[in-house]
Amino acid sequence: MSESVLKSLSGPVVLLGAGKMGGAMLEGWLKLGLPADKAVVLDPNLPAETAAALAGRGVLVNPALASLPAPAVLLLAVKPQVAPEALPPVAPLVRAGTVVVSIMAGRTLGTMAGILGAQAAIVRAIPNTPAAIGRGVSVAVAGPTVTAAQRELATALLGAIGIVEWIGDEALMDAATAVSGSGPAYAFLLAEVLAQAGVAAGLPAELSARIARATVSGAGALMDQSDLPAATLRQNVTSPGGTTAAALAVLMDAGKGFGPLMVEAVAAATKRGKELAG
Ligand SMILES: NC(=O)c1ccc[n+]([C@@H]2O[C@H](COP(=O)([O-])OP(=O)(O)OC[C@H]3O[C@@H](n4cnc5c(N)ncnc54)[C@H](OP(=O)(O)O)[C@@H]3O)[C@@H](O)[C@H]2O)c1
Ligand code: PRO
Repeated sequence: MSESVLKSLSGPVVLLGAGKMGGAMLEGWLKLGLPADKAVVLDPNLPAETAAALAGRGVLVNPALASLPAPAVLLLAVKPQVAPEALPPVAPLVRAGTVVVSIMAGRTLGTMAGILGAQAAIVRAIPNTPAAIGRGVSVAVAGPTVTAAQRELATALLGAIGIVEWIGDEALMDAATAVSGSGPAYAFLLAEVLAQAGVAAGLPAELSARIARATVSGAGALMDQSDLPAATLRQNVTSPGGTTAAALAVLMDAGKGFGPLMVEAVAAATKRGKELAG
């Protein structure tokens, strides 16, 4: 479904901000069949070699805005902090039929409608970086003017880079951002600190880094391929009275273990999302 939608768009996909997340999404779409000549990148500070590589593949890079046909999709992938300067220049691109997909953390549908116009069809979404390998998670909420067909288009676009979860209540977006948007960083941090803990326990640093990284990614892959709940997979590692049980007694401490620490971390990220709303 995604593939045919991407090949039959009524106009270009315009990407505002071709950084880590926007760039990963564009790559996913190009891989899935978005014709390169239907992709437009607007990013004034793009490194020359990145711009040349995109242009070499047929992507239109930083064209004059007035020369562009009505976009089918405008993806807002700049940092939330630069939205007040970055969005007004692209507001004239938004026509009837254009679906605006914002992936900016914190920035609300209301704020974006205030800049792009009350009639703009805006989807606010939070993807995550495993999108780069088609394994992203996107949580999305549609603004009041988004039609069923536009929502389907947004589903296809976000579905091209992973799974999509629609929510009806925008107030949940900051918490979703804290869990799935930021979540990959928590998993990578786990690999980092596990490696450091291995060194503290006497392992050579490079060996510790290799086995910690492979363990975190292997556990993720096992969870991916299993139907068992995460708790059961954890229990399957935990021999009664064994080594894992000793470690988990520390990590699952009700007062200072992983659980309360993660609650605190997700609350901090959620709070920051609300601050970024502006
Ligand atoms: N990274 C993630 O995991 C993730 C996940 C979900 C959502 N997001 C959201 O995605 C957005 C981008 O995040 P990111 O991590 O991809 O950041 P990033 O790598 O910094 O990408 C933003 C890009 O926008 C460019 N830019 C700055 N001002 C611009 C302007 N006026 N017009 C066009 N482009 C401009 C930046 O250039 P300079 O570097 O020169 O400023 C950069 O290339 C943020 O709003 C973030 O909340 C990110
Ligand atoms: N990266 C963005 C941030 O750190 C949004 C979620 C992941 O703000």
